[in-house]
Amino acid sequence: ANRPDDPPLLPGEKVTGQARDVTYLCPYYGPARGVLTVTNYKLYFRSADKDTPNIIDVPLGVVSRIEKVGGASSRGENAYGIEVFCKDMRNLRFAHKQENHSRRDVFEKLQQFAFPLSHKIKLFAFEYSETFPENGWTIYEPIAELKRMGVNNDMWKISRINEQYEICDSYPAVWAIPAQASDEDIKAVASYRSRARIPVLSWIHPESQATITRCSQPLVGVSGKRCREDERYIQLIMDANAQSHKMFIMDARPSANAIANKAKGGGYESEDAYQNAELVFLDIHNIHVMRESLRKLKELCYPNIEETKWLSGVESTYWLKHIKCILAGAVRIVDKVENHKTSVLVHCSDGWDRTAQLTALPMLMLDPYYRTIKGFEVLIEKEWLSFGHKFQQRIGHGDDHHSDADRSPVFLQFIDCVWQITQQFPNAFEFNDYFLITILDHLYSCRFGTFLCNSERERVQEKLKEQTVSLWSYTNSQFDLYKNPLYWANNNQQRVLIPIASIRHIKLWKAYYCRWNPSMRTQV
Ligand SMILES: CCCC(=O)OC[C@@H](COP(=O)(O)O[C@@H]1[C@H](O)[C@H](OP(=O)(O)O)[C@@H](O)[C@H](O)[C@H]1O)OC(=O)CCC
Repeated sequence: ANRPDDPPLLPGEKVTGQARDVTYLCPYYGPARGVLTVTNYKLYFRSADKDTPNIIDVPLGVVSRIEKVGGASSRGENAYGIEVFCKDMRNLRFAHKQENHSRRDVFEKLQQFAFPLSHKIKLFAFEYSETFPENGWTIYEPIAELKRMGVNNDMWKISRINEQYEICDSYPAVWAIPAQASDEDIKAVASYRSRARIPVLSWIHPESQATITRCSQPLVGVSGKRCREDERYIQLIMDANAQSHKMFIMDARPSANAIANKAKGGGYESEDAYQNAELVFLDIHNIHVMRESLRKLKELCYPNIEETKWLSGVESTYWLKHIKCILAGAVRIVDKVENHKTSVLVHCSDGWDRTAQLTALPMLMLDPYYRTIKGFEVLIEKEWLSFGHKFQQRIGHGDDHHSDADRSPVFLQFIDCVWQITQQFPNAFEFNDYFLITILDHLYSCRFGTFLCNSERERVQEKLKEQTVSLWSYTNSQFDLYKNPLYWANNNQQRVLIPIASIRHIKLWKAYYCRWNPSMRTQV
């Protein structure tokens, strides 16, 4: 029964625990007494004073850690309670009355439903049963998208060799590869590329036929192993572009890391083995460096912003330097493909973090289709989800190992880079900031199936399309909320965007990183 203090419930959502007489210790407005409710989807606090009801509504997927504060003996005002640490730049502190023993039950319910996978409970996405006019799972269809880019053509063909994910379990079932490549070639190249992530087509230029292809590092190792089939395959990619007799291999990593990877059997293409390829290192750091950078940024931004140390504080997180590095790498790729009509092959170590950033951002700059709402949804489905960015591992959906070294804000960095480009080209995108923030909210929420699992193969295995709702069903049911009023559609004068990737033009996305601080909201 929906009691007066109960929160509004989504279809499939149910109240699992409730504690009355809890105090939310708001860092901005001070303590507020009220009722804390836990459902199978969210944590919901509603303050008692009717005139200014302070409501805290947190999807439990956003919770990274829950701690008990204070013990039975603690005497201080509000010293006994719970602290909730979140993945979206905020922490929540609640105080309980010792005598009514409500903390234990709430604490256990929070643990259970914030970390369902650690408690043998299903993620909420499998309970959620809301229906929408459009089925977001049909937005991205690989063959249709390849056709939109003009593939099959005389140089590129669609291959179904990975139909059962047998060649590469982290790649999609459908690929576009050079028309001349045989299945034997593919198998040989797969044995020479880390995790069998062979070079495949991401995007082809409608006029010049210059291409962006992606892969993982070659398994050169300390012995400097070569693979003739890999070398010939790269030559096929080069030959597929009649406009140029050379190509660039953009290795996202700092050269030191690329060299260090040789110690683990990895490495990079030597120029004597790949005659007509020029190798460029883009100096983007690994997932561990990025995780640490965001941790420092959160420390700086929440709950309050120390005025005196602000600029030096932001600089010492290195967050904006990393954003600049990624954008600069993407701009170099756009310059080669657009201005030099030269094909580019992008890789890093595994080819599912930095590589996804460096194919998706240039595609956004080069192709206005991806700057529409549906086109952007296709871009995320294709370059991030179907090509195996490990969302489950990087976000840790429903998992209580908050210190897992495989967690990292690589996709957040990508969305931040998209925001930077929208700031420099306010007319070029059909969508607004709120669309980007909504995507990030549901990266964590576990309300939709879209960002669950690590690969297309796993998503098929989990039957996500049949058993969960797509985020795009929800977003596309309220299109107008996400439209950019300044969008200049069909502006074919500006098909290609070249953002300025200098640190002076990079801004801190305060509307996201400082979103919980009321003082920042007014400034924004
Ligand atoms: C001497 C031992 C050599 C050694 O450990 O190689 C391992 C490398 C790890 O390689 P790195 O590239 O530094 O780091 C890797 C990348 O971040 C990769 O993402 P992406 O898809 O963007 O490639 C992640 O998937 C891997 O989990 C991570 O290990 O570690 C380093 O190179 C760190 C050097 C400072």
